[in-house]
Amino acid sequence: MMHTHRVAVLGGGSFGTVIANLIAGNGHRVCLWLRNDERVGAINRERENAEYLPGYRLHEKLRATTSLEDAVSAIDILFLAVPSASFREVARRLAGLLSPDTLLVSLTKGIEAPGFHLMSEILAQELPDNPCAVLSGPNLAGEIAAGGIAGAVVASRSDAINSTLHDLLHSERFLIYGSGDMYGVELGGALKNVYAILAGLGDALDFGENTSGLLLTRALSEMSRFAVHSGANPMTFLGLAGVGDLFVTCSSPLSRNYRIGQAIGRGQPLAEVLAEMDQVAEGINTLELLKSQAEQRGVPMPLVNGLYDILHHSRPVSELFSDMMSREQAQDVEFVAG
Ligand SMILES: NC(=O)C1=CN([C@@H]2O[C@H](COP(=O)(O)OP(=O)(O)OC[C@H]3O[C@@H](n4cnc5c(N)ncnc54)[C@H](OP(=O)(O)O)[C@@H]3O)[C@@H](O)[C@H]2O)C=CC1
Ligand SMILES: O=C(CO)COP(=O)(O)O
Repeated sequence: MMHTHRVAVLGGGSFGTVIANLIAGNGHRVCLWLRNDERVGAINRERENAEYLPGYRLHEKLRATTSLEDAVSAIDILFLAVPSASFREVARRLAGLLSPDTLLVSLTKGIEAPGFHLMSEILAQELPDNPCAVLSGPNLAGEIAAGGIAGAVVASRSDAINSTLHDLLHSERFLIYGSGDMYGVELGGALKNVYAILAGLGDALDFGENTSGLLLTRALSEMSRFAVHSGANPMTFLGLAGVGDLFVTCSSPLSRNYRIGQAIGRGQPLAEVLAEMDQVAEGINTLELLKSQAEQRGVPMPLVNGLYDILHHSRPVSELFSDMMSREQAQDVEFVAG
């Protein structure tokens, strides 16, 4: 007989809603926590989160609430799907509300400033008694909501946790793989957002397929180099949380980060693009953090530096390749042939 769990998902945006609904569809009771009263009422009444995923039918086992206490009462697994900028604030509010057995799972693909903290590190700092895991992979929320098949990696320090999460999430349309490289899996999800901006920019400027292939390969090399230098397993970057997610976000207008790049490539100023975004795109903040962290750690990242200069110092895109193509950089091939 299937073991049923009591689950809460914090953050009722596009990804939190999709994950909550997949779990409810697998037969578990799920409480989705949002901060907007009207939206909670509409979700419970209409079975739809119309602001984020119009037309996506929500399962009867999913209910929404604005009360954090209510959401997390008597649960054994808790997912966090709020943007990285709000992650610590939300994690702090959980202190004293959870049993130490409650498993925490981050869905967030970002990095906290200052300190360059990943979300699992924030959880370990704020809720040190609870076990934690992360989920990452090529998972555009809109496509999963439309019924597309997708796969993701769950990563933690324990096979038993990975196996619990596999059983909770796995279905015919959502394939779950396990990894012990929590840091690498989490870092892959955060870093690829930066390169998705670059790919969107290239799309707006009609880069050819060869150029896109060059950029994607160099991006994979660059992000793997940074991650491995920081202790991640290089093999992680050949999997779903590495090249899988990089590929999808660098090719799809469904990605918010890709769309930011497209808009900038069409000449829209960055501040205006950001002001128009009604959903989170983590890549802009990550870019800034990554650039300074790579400098501190002595990791060469010509694409990150090039994109930063384009966005923040109005450097022409045509100069992007000059650093990357310099003789030293072209010979600097450590993890991915390119
Ligand atoms: N969308 C996707 O395809 C995927 C997204 N992710 C990652 O998931 C994370 C969340 O993204 P996503 O769901 O897409 O983002 P959205 O912008 O769609 O939603 C963010 C949600 O977080 C809520 N929120 C923000 N700040 C707070 C806060 N302080 N307290 C409570 N709730 C808050 C927002 O509430 P409100 O509506 O009230 O503003 C909103 O419901 C990001 O790190 C993203 O990179 C990962 C995989 C796929
Ligand atoms: O992480 C994602 C897909 O895997 C979503 O990317 P965006 O945040 O750019 O929409």
